[in-house]
Amino acid sequence: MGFVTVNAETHAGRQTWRSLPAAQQPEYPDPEALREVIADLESYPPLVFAGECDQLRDRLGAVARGEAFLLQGGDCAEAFDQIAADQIRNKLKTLLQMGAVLTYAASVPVVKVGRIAGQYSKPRSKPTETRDGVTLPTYRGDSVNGFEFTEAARVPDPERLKRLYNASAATLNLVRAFTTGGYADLRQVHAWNQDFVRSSPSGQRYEALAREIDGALNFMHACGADPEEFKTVEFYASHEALLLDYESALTRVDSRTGRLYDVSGHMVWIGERTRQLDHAHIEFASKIRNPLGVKLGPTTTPEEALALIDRLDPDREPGRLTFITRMGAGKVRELLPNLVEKVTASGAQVAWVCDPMHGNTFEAASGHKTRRFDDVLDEVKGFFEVHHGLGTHPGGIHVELTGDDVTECVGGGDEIFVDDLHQRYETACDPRLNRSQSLDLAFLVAEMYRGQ
Ligand SMILES: O=C[C@H](O)[C@H](O)COP(=O)(O)O
Ligand SMILES: C=C(OP(=O)(O)O)C(=O)O
Repeated sequence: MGFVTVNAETHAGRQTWRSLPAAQQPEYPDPEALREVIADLESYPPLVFAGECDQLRDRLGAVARGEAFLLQGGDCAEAFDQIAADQIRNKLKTLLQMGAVLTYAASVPVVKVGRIAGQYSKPRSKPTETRDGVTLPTYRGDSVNGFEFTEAARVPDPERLKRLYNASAATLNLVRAFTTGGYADLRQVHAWNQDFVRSSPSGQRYEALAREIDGALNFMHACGADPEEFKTVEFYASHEALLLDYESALTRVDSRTGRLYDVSGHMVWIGERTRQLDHAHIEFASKIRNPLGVKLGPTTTPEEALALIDRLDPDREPGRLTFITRMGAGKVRELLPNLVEKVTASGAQVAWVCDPMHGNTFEAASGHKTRRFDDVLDEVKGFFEVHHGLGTHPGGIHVELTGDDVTECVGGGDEIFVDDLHQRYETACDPRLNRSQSLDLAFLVAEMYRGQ
């Protein structure tokens, strides 16, 4: 199975978005330089294969049918200087630990998808940033420009798209090694969770759940069970399909089916700022076979949600479309029910996933963007309450997190206070849950799942 060279018709299919308005695109100073980079990218090998994307779509179909749970998490924005092995390992380790807890508590498969190996571009609320009277283009992620507040760094550079590709390839390579080479063994992951329960201030509240998992694993061991499924784990890569020049350069025809796949990652999503129905991002997404996510914020109407389904999932294929709702803790209980009711009444089977981060951001007095762990948790609680009330499936969570002990979000078991934020605030854009907060969230969501 592979990808065939692109014929004229297919090339056209990959480019129809170019005739439509495309929000959040970099303004490159030299169009010819961009064209040369695109030509190079079009010659590079795929980062993922179509068959893997199809497998993920099948897994997400189980989520849409209420038979599985999606755990999607990782950096707000990956950075070229943050792909050291230990940084990748810590992120993966945290997601695996969260997945193990959720699998046991929910008693359904947990589909693990990283915001990883491609999440290097960011939509921004403002095109410029001003500091001390100096105004420069805003930072849009390492794949576009530099984080440093200098004129030179902030100029969009198309060569960064090649670094995006290479950093994604290197990260994906290591993730594949970790997840298939024994590092992800379930028994090892459980041992990490036991360490967390023993060492974290809130650990004792999870001791009962950790003990139950321990008992289940010991029972399996006593029966002589040593299944292959314990030793490796399915893990997928996802990112926001924001830079359409990059995504279309990595869109290839699958030789098995003749269909187009964006082989920059297994799953891509369209963000809240670029999901306009008659704009380029939705047009691009409608042309590719990958499983898709779409972020839905508090202004989303049921009519928009239904129109997005018609555009992106005309064949009503469970697993093709995931709605990632990011309403805000104070709005989710009021705004989500109408959306879910109208979409469910239409007969469409989408996967519903909660992003409890993007509706809960605020600026601390120190100037740091941050989020309260309690708000994050409350939005997930509201998401579960809404679906439980409607008899629909709370299909998953989509979390900005890191496996490192950063101080970016306040609260959590290892209480972080607003005055602590400066201590280890490392995110390039939005504040992430740190390792302890992420595991806290997993155990608390597990309790929600069991309580429903
Ligand atoms: O992650 C989402 C957006 O890129 C981010 O929230 C935008 O941040 P801004 O409002 O500081 O531009
Ligand atoms: C930009 C993001 O979110 P949203 O589009 O929901 O603001 C994101 O998830 O990185």
